[in-house]
Amino acid sequence: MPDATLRSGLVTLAGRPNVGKSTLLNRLVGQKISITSPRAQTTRHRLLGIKTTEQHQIVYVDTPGLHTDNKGMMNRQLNRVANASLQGVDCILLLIAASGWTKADEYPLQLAAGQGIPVILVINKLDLLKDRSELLPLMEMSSRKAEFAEIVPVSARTGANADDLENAILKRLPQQPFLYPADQISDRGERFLASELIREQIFRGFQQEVPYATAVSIEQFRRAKGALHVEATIWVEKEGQKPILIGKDGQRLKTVGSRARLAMQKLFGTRVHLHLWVKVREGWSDSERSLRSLGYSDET
Ligand SMILES: Nc1nc2c(ncn2[C@@H]2O[C@H](COP(=O)(O)OP(=O)(O)OP(=O)(O)O)[C@@H](O)[C@H]2O)c(=O)[nH]1
Repeated sequence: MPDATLRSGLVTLAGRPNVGKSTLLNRLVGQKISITSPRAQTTRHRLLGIKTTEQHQIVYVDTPGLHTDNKGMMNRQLNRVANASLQGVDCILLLIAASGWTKADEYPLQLAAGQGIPVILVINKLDLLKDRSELLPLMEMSSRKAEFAEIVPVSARTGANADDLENAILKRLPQQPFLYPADQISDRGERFLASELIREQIFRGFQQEVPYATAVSIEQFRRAKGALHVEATIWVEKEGQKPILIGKDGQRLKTVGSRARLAMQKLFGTRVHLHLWVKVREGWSDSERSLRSLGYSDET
């Protein structure tokens, strides 16, 4: 007989680019699953982060930031993924920053509020608010914008109020058996997570267009002699981006590699050997075939 005391469900994190969705997902799950960077649109995939306790299982859905710029096949694809992730879930977390509503928050609000699903407004980056007295007027003003199930201020970075948020979410989960095995923390395999950790370092380490012109594919991923051996290709769009990524005497690529390697060791709990190559695939972000082969088109 199914256990009637169990609750589980799907919870989508939605919001404009850079508002802190991936940081919050990692905080709520208690593990680094989704990569983060100070740059908008770091997240390109739909990704599940699963938090299981004895009685509850919350399946968080991280999505690319919703934005109104629909130019370019990559942008359209990111919006499609984010859009589809708002449907058929039990609860939506709509994130804004504590600095207040911006124009870029309106589109995600419109989409989230139009689903007929409870929306919890999460006011993130509370730690950046110098004057806490600004919070109450922001919450009042927000409550007039839409019918939110709850409004919860948090800091994804410090973890402040993360427990309150979890409690607000738990109230909205249906009574049903767990959706995933209790020990599973993501729907993505280790190869995918490895490629994301490399992409994260590129987003953190490079300026301007280079991160957006980059994709990563894993060529080899095997365990041998007590270590994990990973070989990966970093794809760029133009010949001229290659030397930028590699740097003088290969120094910049080395930095990407050693930081990604350390992050992998932490995530996988084992020694990692990482080899990186940089190759050119012209116009990959605007070619449907290339997007598909790099894993960007199969997840809506
Ligand atoms: N100070 C502060 N910074 C935060 C907080 N949450 C996230 N950030 C920072 O905001 C930036 C963006 O965070 P992400 O989690 O990558 O944002 P995202 O919404 O997933 O971004 P996209 O990939 O564009 O969708 C990073 O530099 C984070 O460290 C917070 O609570 N406080």
